Amino acid sequence: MRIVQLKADNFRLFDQLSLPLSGRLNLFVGENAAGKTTLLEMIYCLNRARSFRGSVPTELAGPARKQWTVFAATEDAEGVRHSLGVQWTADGVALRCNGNPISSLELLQQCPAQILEPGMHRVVLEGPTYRRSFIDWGVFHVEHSFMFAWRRYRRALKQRNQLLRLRRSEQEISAWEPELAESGEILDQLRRQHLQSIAPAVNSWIQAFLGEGQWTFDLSSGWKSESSLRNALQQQRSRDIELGATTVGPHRAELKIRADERSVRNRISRGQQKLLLAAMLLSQCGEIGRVRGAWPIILLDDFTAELAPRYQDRLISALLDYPGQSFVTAFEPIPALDSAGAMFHVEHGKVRY
Ligand SMILES: Nc1ncnc2c1ncn2[C@@H]1O[C@H](COP(=O)(O)OP(=O)(O)OP(=O)(O)O)[C@@H](O)[C@H]1O
Repeated sequence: MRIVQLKADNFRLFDQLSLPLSGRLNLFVGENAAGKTTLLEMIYCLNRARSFRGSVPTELAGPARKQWTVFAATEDAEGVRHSLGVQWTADGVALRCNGNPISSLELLQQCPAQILEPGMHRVVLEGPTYRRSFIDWGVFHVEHSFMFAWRRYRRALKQRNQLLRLRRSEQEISAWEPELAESGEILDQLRRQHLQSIAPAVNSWIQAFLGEGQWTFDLSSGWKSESSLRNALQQQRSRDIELGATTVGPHRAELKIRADERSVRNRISRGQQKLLLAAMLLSQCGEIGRVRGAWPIILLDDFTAELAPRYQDRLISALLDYPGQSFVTAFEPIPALDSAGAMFHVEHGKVRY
């Protein structure tokens, strides 16, 4: 799915916006606080119905505080036109596709988008939650059954945790374990399949960007690999009762990223982190495109930050080769894009093109 026209009304510093877009690479150029990131935020909103900056919907409203709207005319792989709209009012956030109300899950599937922005360094530096959700984004778009397994798992986990906190009988607690184990094993399997499918591409992107080292990506399931999840839950039950929480399962999975057999956390530079994330993102998008026939939108905020010119060139040439649509922000025009993409000048909530 590509966005051919982006419209917004009272979204942060943009009063009214109507922008025709390129189906390939779009570059937003402007000074600090011009509104470049806000444009990426609009596109992200059309997929997730929220901002990636952690803002609540009220904070996204411009001076006319009562509402904001983002709207996109899109085109699917067959060239069929659709419309997507996200609107916030005092009644909440309303989502529409072709004029009809849709759920947030349906919106998520309509126009997949993923962002690479400065805050994403936490995927490498911080706890496993960020790596899990980064990977799960790809798994979800490749294999839609992931969401159903995830819902089953979350429900069973919630129930078991509640019983653990209330220190109910082992019989009651164990009643949720078959469901937890079955859905948990499915999640683990789908994550593993996805990682296995993208591993060659991740490594070849890393080599293309960084040109050095042996990188490995190992998923630890969240329970001991020699045991089934059902057995692990049973074995951990007394400890879980003591702690009041389920301590094994895919919600405790960890993706370990190593370069030359050592953990990359706190060991690779900011530029290397950015290129590592770009390699993972491009590989996931490639896999989604291959399986689904629809290439996710890539959003890349503050493109030049932390990258020396030759690394910028490598990343930009990867985006130029990307068959899907991408959006990049930068302070300056990028000469390599002159003939290949569309450039937009952003100035205090206005866009020139
Ligand atoms: N709800 C809002 N209403 C009006 N203006 C807002 C709102 N939220 C943020 N802004 C303004 O938007 C501007 C920031 O926009 P944005 O973050 O998109 O800029 P940017 O071009 O990405 O900047 P930088 O390159 O410095 O990251 C700030 O001037 C801020 O005051």
